[in-house]
Amino acid sequence: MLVGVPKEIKNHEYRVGLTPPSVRELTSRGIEVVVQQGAGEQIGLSDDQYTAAGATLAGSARDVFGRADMIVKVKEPQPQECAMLREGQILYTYLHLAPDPEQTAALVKSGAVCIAYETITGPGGGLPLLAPMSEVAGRMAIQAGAAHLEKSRGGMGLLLGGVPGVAAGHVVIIGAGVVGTNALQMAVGTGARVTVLDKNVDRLRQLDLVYGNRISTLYSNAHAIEEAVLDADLAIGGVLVPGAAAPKLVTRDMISRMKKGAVVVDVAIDQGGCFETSHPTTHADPTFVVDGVIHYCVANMPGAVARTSTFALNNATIGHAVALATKGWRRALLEDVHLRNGLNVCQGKVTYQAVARDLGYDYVPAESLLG
Ligand SMILES: NC(=O)C1=CN([C@@H]2O[C@H](COP(=O)(O)OP(=O)(O)OC[C@H]3O[C@@H](n4cnc5c(N)ncnc54)[C@H](O)[C@@H]3O)[C@@H](O)[C@H]2O)C=CC1
Ligand SMILES: CC(=O)C(=O)O
Ligand SMILES: [Mg+2]
Repeated sequence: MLVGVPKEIKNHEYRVGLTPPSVRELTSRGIEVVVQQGAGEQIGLSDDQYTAAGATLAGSARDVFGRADMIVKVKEPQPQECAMLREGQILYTYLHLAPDPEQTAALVKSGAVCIAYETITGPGGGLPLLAPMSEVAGRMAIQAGAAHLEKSRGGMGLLLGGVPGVAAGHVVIIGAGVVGTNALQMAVGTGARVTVLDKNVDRLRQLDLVYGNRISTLYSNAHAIEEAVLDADLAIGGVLVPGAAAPKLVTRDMISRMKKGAVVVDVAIDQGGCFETSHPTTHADPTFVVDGVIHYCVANMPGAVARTSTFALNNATIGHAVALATKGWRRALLEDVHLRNGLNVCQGKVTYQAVARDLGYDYVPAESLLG
């Protein structure tokens, strides 16, 4: 088995699929690893560190894709990467297929075995390979939002925490999962007034126990969302229905009635976004304005703090990478239902129900392809 790590090519994406310590986890088990030259250099991971960990170097992405049996990446493959995938090759990375019909069609056409980090489940519940990046993005959502509330960035000119004698800003967080909880932690730290909404009342109960009357919790429905966002200075979208396109919870009409110069940070944009007015942006040009409201919709927020993010991601991905590389995909998926839940596309079939439903493909259960 040869594991290949190409350099990421998405805009301002400096994360890398495997760190040198992760490479060592593989090479010490007899797995060969090839890394594209310079893949980690932007975050201080040199080619020398990779070769010291037992990897060989390749001069181009084409070389990595052409030779490797399994590709380990961070972001969804871009069109030129999809074109390099082949029948039976394993692709292990974030995919976010439900809002992305072009990528889905390209992966189906490739015949590759495509395992999405974001739908792999954990024995304790949750999505353990999404969680570390959601921690990063949730924390970043407050700093990105606070920065764009400044006048020079187009915002209304508001300091989230206020000062003595002047009221604090109001942060509204929709979705109280990993993104929401991490945003909440940072928002409370700034001194802002915070409202959190979720459909899961148990989740709101847990937050209430931790933060008491320092925050307001609201059951998420159209009425509560409307009231909260109309009063918000900063609104964060962190909802998720695993694997599916995000529900559009904040309508264009609500946006048009928000305060002028307010900011929305749609973290859920990688699943299509939960604000009707959102579309994906990049770190190079992160915002746009609709009806006087600044929209920050960067689909790879953790890429901005790529060193922290790469190590946090590798902590979560390396276990399954070792299983796939040492057992092969069929046995690894057969033996582990949680890893199997990550299989989204396999040899031309869509094997994740929500993706098949949202994009109009026949759903083929993973089990039926493993026997
Ligand atoms: N833009 C970026 O760079 C990044 C985006 N993300 C995305 O952020 C999103 C959230 O991820 P996590 O927090 O890890 O998910 P999570 O599963 O931990 O939390 C999602 C929460 O949304 C809630 N929810 C579902 N429907 C709702 C509704 N109608 N109203 C209110 N709440 C609702 C769920 O009950 C759950 O508590 C995902 O789409 C994820 O892919 C994550 C990391 C980076
Ligand atoms: C989860 C995701 O989309 C990211 O880390 O970029
Ligand atoms: Mg995409």
